[in-house]
Amino acid sequence: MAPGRIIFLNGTSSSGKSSIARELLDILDDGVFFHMAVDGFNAMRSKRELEAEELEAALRRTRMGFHRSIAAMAAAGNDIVVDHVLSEPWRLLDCLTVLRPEDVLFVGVHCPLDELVRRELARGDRPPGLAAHQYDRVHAHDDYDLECDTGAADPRECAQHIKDFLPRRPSPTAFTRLRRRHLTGSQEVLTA
Ligand SMILES: Nc1ncnc2c1ncn2[C@@H]1O[C@H](COP(=O)(O)OP(=O)(O)OP(=O)(O)O)[C@@H](O)[C@H]1O
Repeated sequence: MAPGRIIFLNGTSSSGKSSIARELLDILDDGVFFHMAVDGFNAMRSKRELEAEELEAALRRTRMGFHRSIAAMAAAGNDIVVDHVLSEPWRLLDCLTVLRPEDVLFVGVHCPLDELVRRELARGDRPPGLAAHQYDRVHAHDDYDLECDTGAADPRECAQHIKDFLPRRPSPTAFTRLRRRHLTGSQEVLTA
């Protein structure tokens, strides 16, 4: 069975990832795509109050499970749109370890900081300052297949750009380049 394609959207909170993912599912007509968002996995966790250390461990397991669920869905032949915030280096390293790099179209979702702050305030369902905290962290690896600026384009335009680019995705992919740069030989074996 051919593995599914993975369109991996990475950006800060409020950068517009979920909006683009929704548009992508509307317009992608070649294949059957699933939107997998880290928010959705966080929402599955029980609501019991946890001590800081326990919460930290649970969050890490949630994200590791999320990464492996994407890999499992794609391995079964499903096409995936991933919506994630790579604000800690280990999150990208883990994705590089468990996802097939040649199947990933890595998309940087950018937005100017003043617009992020405006959106965060307007939506009111995110802690103030979250996007600013993530701003310098999420794109630190500095390599993508494709980038979009949601300060300049609406979600439908970004989605259309990604759809048009998908059949022309480069080889090697950004994930392949990043694996070579960041993973040791033994880690690379995992998805070889
Ligand atoms: N291109 C855009 N132009 C203007 N507003 C946008 C754009 N994209 C998203 N928004 C608005 O910004 C807010 C956040 O969008 P969205 O939920 O898609 O972001 P997100 O990156 O998925 O955030 P989070 O990671 O916090 O879930 C929403 O109110 C949305 O309507």
